[in-house]
Amino acid sequence: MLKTLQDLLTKLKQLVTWTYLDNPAKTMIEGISFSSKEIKQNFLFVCISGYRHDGHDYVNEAIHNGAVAIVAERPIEARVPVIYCKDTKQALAELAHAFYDYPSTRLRLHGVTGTNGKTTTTALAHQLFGHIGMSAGLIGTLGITYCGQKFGTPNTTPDPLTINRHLHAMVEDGVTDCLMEVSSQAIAESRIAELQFETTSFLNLSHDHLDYHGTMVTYAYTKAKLFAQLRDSGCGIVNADDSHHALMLSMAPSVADSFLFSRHSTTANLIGYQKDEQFMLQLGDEEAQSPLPFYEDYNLDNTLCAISIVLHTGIPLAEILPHLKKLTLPSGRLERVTGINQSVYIDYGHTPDAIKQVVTSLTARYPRVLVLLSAAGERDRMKRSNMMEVVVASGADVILTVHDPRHEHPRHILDDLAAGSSVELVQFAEREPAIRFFCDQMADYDCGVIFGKGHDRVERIGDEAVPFDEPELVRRFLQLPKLP
Ligand SMILES: CC(=O)N[C@H]1[C@@H](OP(=O)(O)OP(=O)(O)OC[C@H]2O[C@@H](n3ccc(=O)[nH]c3=O)[C@H](O)[C@@H]2O)O[C@H](CO)[C@@H](O)[C@@H]1O[C@H](C)C(=O)N[C@@H](C)C(=O)N[C@H](CCC(=O)O)C(=O)O
Ligand SMILES: Nc1ncnc2c1ncn2[C@@H]1O[C@H](COP(=O)(O)OP(=O)(O)OP(=O)(O)O)[C@@H](O)[C@H]1O
Repeated sequence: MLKTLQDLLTKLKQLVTWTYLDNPAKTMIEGISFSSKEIKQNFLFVCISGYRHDGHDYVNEAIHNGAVAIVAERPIEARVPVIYCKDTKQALAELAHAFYDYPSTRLRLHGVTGTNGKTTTTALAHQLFGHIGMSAGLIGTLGITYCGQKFGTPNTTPDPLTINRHLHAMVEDGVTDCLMEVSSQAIAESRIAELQFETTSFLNLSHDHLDYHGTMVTYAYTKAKLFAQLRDSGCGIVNADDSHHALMLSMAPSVADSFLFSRHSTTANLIGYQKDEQFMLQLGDEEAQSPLPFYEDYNLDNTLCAISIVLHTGIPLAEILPHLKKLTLPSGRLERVTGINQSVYIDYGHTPDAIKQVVTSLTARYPRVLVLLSAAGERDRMKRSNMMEVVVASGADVILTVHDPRHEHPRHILDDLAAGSSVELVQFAEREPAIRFFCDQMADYDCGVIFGKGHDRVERIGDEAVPFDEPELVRRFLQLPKLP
């Protein structure tokens, strides 16, 4: 990509002032970065003030590496032009969208938000598009996927340069639809600013990330802002069974369409529920049924949302129907450990509602369920005791441990979890011995579930990321003789 500095500056909506500009119409910008380490010759450096560092402190390094202009939000000394904006995170999103030729306007972008189920829903919609023969892309926790290529990302919703670079490549490769997980942090940090969505979907809202958003009201309002980025011709898709759905739709442009899916409401546009191992569907006057893709009600919510997204692109329900039975859950989402006789599941549940949904569905299917419950270090403390409470309420037996303690003391995490129970519990400050003990107990249970890590294959301890293969550990420990 190549743009003149002038081209890009005219796209900045919150431009305040600049120091001097040396013929911006002739200054060619070959790339943009917010990391001084990644700046190359003829790049534009955008200073972002982060949690650990402040990009404004790295301007000299950026210039040394080839930056020909700087975008900043506080006064800096530099021997290249400095462009001042009110908010450099917003500016970064504006620049990224313009630099990559507004790629969100050149395909159908489908944003999915909600406390739980984003990865699952986007993966299910991606599978449906694939089965139908359409070329779709996917951006989310499990990485970026399109046209047989896969790229890793550190975030659920990446930074705006990464998003727009891949959307541009998708357009070039003929991708028509892109599914994108949208986290509330990404909305708050303007990572998705400027993107135009063909559909925005809302799954549910429950306790999470209150360390970041402070209150549930702010958390809900932040998520709802996604709906303000719908195209006029777009559609806001919401789960009518979650009371926050009206807030989401209230933020959509008045000319945009709305579409409600539900397992309970009789007035929703798409209704789906399970009956005798069948998935019963009703779309207006049209009734249909398919073998049940999943037993869990929450996964039927995710499926209904995925169907709603595909329906919006003009694909009829009859064309979607034969593919529902082929759907599979993404890695680490109620994933049954293979190669063993016992029913042991690995699940990424890390919110009270996710854990409640999973444990409720397992206790309904299996008489004796054993839960290995854990919480991560340096993440929302307030939810830990609630996570414990929902397991206690389910009647399942529970062992406690931690995952990804980072710099937090495991004792601290365990105490927070244990506060949700009135009885003494078996607790392990390290995860591997906890899994060993859990496996030793499995002979007395019909089913076991290990919460926390899901697809993740590293443990974050201090500043280290240590390889950690949970399914492999389960297989190994279940084959060993029981500990004395
Ligand atoms: C807490 C948080 O949001 N951190 C994000 C943030 O990192 P940071 O604030 O630590 O960045 P920093 O290291 O302080 O650096 C600040 C600036 O200085 C620059 N810098 C720094 C050093 C240097 O030598 N030169 C230089 O230019 C950096 O490039 C950066 O622009 O900016 C990074 C780049 O965009 C993000 O990758 C990173 O997300 C981390 C990985 C993260 O985990 N974020 C969480 C909160 C998050 O976003 N989670 C949601 C999912 C939630 C869910 O669904 O459950 C998500 O969307 O992933
Ligand atoms: N619709 C749902 N409602 C409640 N819980 C759900 C739902 N879908 C999935 N879950 C639970 O949440 C866990 C994470 O699912 P998923 O990765 O799809 O959600 P997510 O919103 O992408 O989470 P994250 O943003 O943290 O990656 C699952 O392993 C399951 O425990």
